[in-house]
Amino acid sequence: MSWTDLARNGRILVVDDAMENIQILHHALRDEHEVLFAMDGETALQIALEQQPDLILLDAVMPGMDGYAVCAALRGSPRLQDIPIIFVTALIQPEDETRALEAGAVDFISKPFNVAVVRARVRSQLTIKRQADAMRELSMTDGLTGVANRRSFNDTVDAEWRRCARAGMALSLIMIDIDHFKLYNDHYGHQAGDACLQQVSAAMKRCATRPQDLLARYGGEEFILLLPQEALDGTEVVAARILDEVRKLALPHAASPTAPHISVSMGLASAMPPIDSSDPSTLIRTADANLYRAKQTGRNRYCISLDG
Ligand SMILES: Nc1nc2c(ncn2[C@@H]2O[C@H](COP(=O)(O)OP(=O)(O)OP(=O)(O)O)[C@@H](O)[C@H]2O)c(=O)[nH]1
Repeated sequence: MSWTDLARNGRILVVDDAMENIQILHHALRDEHEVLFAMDGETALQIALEQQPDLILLDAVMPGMDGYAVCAALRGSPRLQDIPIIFVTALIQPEDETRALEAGAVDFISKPFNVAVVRARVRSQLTIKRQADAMRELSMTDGLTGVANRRSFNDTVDAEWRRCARAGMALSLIMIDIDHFKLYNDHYGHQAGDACLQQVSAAMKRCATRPQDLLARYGGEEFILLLPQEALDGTEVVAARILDEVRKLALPHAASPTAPHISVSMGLASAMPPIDSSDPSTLIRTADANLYRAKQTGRNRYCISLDG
């Protein structure tokens, strides 16, 4: 089994202050999983942040930061809170088990280990995690185009707004609307309209490829592109690229009074930087107003303005 396959079967972080326990668990799990380990709580949190394991096997009793404290720290971190934790401990009183579950663990394994039980419990928690990940992904994605949906955009724009405000970095938006899309549907049919939305969204996605960039379907034929850490000049570059990429798709639109091919209109808005006490709604309204101006002044273009 290759390293990539192992990761696909789940990356597990084993946290225990006794090397002997780490070795037993490593031996039990290494054929099916990628196994990482840490011998104290602080290192465990660091590795969890860097490596994003799919599951953590956590010793309850450790010197310094114990398992319960690690569990609380994991549950309090937005980036780590969805990682399932199985407590592994020699403590066998029911109140120990209750305490672990109340701290946020999903399961509890007693020492000494029964290797078959460890494997089975790990497998079952990984399956639940995978299903939860798939559901989360699905609930954040637009079914037709595969780009983020409006809910995902709303969550992300709020978080990015605060992040950019704290860091004193710009944040920009491009609101994008396909020109005369009603006429396109009327002329070519709804199925062709759906295929057009897929091709145009894929083309736009190619125009903004930084990890923090987010293209979302905002409404029927309306999209929004979030560009954190991007000022107005960079946003204009992206908008020009979108005009070009959509033009290069050369999707015939015989009914369009604007161009013989599918085109888009865009409204740009930048906060340089956002103000923490405020929220992104004004910026979204500004981008929308600029999109309206782009429509009014001939379509197949973008309009700009600044906003705080
Ligand atoms: N095929 C398809 N059409 C959709 C979808 N969602 C919205 N639409 C259509 O998009 C069209 C949007 O029309 P309008 O809002 O009038 O805008 P427009 O025709 O693009 O005109 P302008 O924006 O002024 O250029 C409507 O006909 C909707 O039915 C979809 O998922 N698939």
